[in-house]
Amino acid sequence: MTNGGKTTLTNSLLRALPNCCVIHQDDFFKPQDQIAVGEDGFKQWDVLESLDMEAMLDTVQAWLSSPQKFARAHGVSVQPEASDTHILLLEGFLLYSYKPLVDLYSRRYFLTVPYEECKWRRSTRNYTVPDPPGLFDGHVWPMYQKYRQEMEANGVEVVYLDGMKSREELFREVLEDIQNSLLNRSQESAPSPARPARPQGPGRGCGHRTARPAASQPDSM
Ligand SMILES: Nc1ncnc2c1ncn2[C@@H]1O[C@H](COP(=O)(O)OP(=O)(O)O)[C@@H](O)[C@H]1O
Ligand SMILES: O=C(O)c1ccc[n+]([C@@H]2O[C@H](COP(=O)([O-])O)[C@@H](O)[C@H]2O)c1
Repeated sequence: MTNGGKTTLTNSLLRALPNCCVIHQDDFFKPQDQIAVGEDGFKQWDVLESLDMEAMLDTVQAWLSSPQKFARAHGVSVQPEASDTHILLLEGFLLYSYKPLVDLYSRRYFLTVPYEECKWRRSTRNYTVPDPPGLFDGHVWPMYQKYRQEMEANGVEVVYLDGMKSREELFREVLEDIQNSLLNRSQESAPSPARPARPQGPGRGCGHRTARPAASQPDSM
């Protein structure tokens, strides 16, 4: 949700994860003159139609087709020791309402804060287009409720995060979850133990798993 702490968390993850790129949904707002004005008199910024989601999807697909090239083009230097692991973070307030993207994520997180906190945090923000008086209660909050209800009704599974926790706690929680998810993926892509066992040399099969295993497929979330 707006002001849940998405950008703050994303920036911390970006610094901590190897070969990690980010796409911000806010970068895909349509120009102001293309934003509809509702019956309520407010410009309808908080609806999916105000975002160029096709362009955002194209950007995700550019990453999927070559994470290495995408990383280089965005100034992310690929770490040789983790060169098989690539992670794409998508950060935004309407990520789970656009069908073509919904099934592409490997993990979906949803940061929430109570109404009063959200309204307060929002009042401290300076958007490129400042909120007119009454926008939060008249448009932002009702649209948040509408899209969230639709998402839940459509059975989109998300990991809810309590945005009232400290920045550090949220960062640790999500970082750990992503690292576990990478570990599980590397185990899934490892040779099946059901196959006939090959003779093992000294030390094989008893090594410690590293926190950041190489994944054979790019990971997005
Ligand atoms: N865990 C947190 N606890 C308290 N304040 C936070 C936390 N995370 C972010 N904030 C503050 O809330 C405001 C919105 O954060 P931001 O990350 O920009 O949210 P979003 O990207 O979801 O709109 C900022 O003032 C930020 O410093
Ligand atoms: O970034 C912009 O150009 C912009 C212009 C007008 C409005 N916004 C607001 O940006 C909000 C989403 O961003 P965020 O960081 O609060 O999740 C959304 O609630 C919009 O009302 C953003």
